[in-house]
Amino acid sequence: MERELALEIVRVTELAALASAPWMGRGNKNAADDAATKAMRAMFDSVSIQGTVVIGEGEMDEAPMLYIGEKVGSMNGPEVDVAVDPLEGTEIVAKGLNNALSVIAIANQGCLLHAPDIYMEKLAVGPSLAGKLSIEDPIDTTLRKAAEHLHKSIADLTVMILDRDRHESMIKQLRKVGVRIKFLSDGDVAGAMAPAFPETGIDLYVGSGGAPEGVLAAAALKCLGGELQGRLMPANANDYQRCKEMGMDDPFKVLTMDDMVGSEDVIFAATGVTPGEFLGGVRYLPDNRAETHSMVMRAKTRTIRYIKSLHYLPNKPLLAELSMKRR
Ligand SMILES: O=P(O)(O)OC[C@H]1O[C@](O)(COP(=O)(O)O)[C@@H](O)[C@@H]1O
Repeated sequence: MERELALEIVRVTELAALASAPWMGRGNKNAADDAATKAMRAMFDSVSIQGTVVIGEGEMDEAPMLYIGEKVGSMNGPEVDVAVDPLEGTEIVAKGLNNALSVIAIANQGCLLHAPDIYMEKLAVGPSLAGKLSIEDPIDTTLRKAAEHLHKSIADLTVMILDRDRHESMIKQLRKVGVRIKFLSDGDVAGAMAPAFPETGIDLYVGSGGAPEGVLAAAALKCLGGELQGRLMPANANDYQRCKEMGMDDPFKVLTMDDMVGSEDVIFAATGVTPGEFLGGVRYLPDNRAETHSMVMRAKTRTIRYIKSLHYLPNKPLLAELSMKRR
């Protein structure tokens, strides 16, 4: 893929973030998601790819756009797999909380795992722990190994996990071992990426979240030099069958980075919708301007670009059509 594609992709996440941000704190997650999805879909038409959505808004019969299998792009560029989450953290935006992102990952055709929309158990780390831990170890062993590699005491480790009842037993174990826990309300793409940014103070991300979000986070961590190990959690025979139909011989197998993102030729872009651990959110400024904070990275070079853009809103008519007017 041409490196210029990285900048084309970030324009798409920017517009999706700008479309959903007016819904921040208005208690309407579907409207926020809908605006982001429509903006992202419309912007894709100008991106020079022949893309196929492999992670998107749902199956063709569930989602009107950005559904799995949909073709996106201007159809005059490389054939690529596209993973999107136009608004990762719909509830976050509805409630006006932190860590909502608009995200896209693109890789050569056939290189992104087609993950069903079920839970995935995750263990994510930054570059200093990449390759050093195993999701198959008991959590206390993992934490002990992490502390050793980071030359920290266990009490100084900070672990991030989604605040969910299903994590009760894991949280008890974390408390017993004595680490700090930083709870996440939603948005585990940002959560899994956080350990790759030393300024977050987060050493590990653990627990279960969406499988599609796992693949998006794996793409980001490939660019960041971190690691995500995953294990799908089919809850019943139907889930198990869906995994099989998506080409997984053993749906319970540990998924490595290469299983989820089978190429170094991957681009990841994210724009903050609300403020987060490593990206600012959309900010409205005087004179009809809005500021966005994005990052775009390629695994090949591992360059991380932060892009702060000042948008002049009257020149973005699509936004006026898609989102409610600011009051
Ligand atoms: O809320 P659950 O069922 O625990 O699911 C966790 C998943 O939901 C999210 O927190 C938010 O997902 P949405 O943006 O689709 O609302 C994901 O980041 C995470 O993977």
